[in-house]
Amino acid sequence: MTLRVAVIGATGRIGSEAVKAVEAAEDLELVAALGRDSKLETLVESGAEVAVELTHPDSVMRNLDFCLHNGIHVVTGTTGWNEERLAEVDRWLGEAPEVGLLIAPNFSIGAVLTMHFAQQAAKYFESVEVVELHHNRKADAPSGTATRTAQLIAAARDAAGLPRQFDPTTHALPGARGADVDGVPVHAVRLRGLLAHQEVLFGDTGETLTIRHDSLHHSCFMPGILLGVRKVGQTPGLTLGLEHFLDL
Ligand SMILES: NC(=O)C1=CN([C@@H]2O[C@H](COP(=O)(O)OP(=O)(O)OC[C@H]3O[C@@H](n4cnc5c(N)ncnc54)[C@H](OP(=O)(O)O)[C@@H]3O)[C@@H](O)[C@H]2O)C=CC1
Ligand SMILES: O=C(O)C1=N[C@H](C(=O)O)C[C@H](O)C1
Repeated sequence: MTLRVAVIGATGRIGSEAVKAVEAAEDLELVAALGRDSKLETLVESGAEVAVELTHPDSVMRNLDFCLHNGIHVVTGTTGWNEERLAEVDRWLGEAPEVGLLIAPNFSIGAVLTMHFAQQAAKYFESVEVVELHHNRKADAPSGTATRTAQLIAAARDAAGLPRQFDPTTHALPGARGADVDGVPVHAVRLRGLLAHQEVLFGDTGETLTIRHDSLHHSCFMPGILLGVRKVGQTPGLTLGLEHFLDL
């Protein structure tokens, strides 16, 4: 039995790669590939069991609303998440308790491990900042991965009883110290030629630790997407982060 899969955002940088990955997987069947102008009803007509949603922060909520209320499990990597949006999808999932939704800030194993290692390191260092670097077509800043990394670091610092970092800056141009994500500064670089890169910099007396990850091609996201597609239907409700489907 093959699993019937649709890709929403099939013409995009990652979506087009996801189409090829699903087509190449023997246990999956690509039943629909939707672009910006496609009708969401196609998902129901095609009998999709799982939708891979890789579009834009402006369209992800509409797509999830449709899928979850039509009993279609979703794996999404689209960015732009905040507390209000997460609360809204949680409410939709409450209305469709049998449906699974995976929101993965990053599907690449290296990025997931970066977040994991950063959480482990967080309680040992007084200072921490995150620098993310992406291609210059990206809509959101800081990246979903950097935001999630900073949130996880902040939670680990809080759990260890570490105080918020002291920043003595009194004179600065707007943005010079980055975005403040739960007390962790996050800096975003946009540059033609890059794909997706991140450094987590830790510092304490006489030493620094840098954890760096580089995505060099969209193929790095495919094993994570396929894992999510295979697992999401057996995991009703919201799963935030691919790490929950990995044996870390
Ligand atoms: N979690 C992860 O591991 C990863 C997540 N991402 C995220 O995935 C998302 C897509 O990235 P990327 O592929 O680079 O983006 P692209 O702009 O290359 O592709 C976006 C896709 O969504 C469609 N789209 C764009 N805007 C809308 C809209 N308003 N309504 C409906 N469809 C729309 C586009 O259609 P059209 O071509 O017609 O514009 C295209 O098919 C981003 O949020 C990005 O951050 C990316 C890589 C990895
Ligand atoms: O837009 C991208 O390209 C990426 N988006 C995701 C993010 O915002 O973290 C994942 C990866 O960094 C690529």
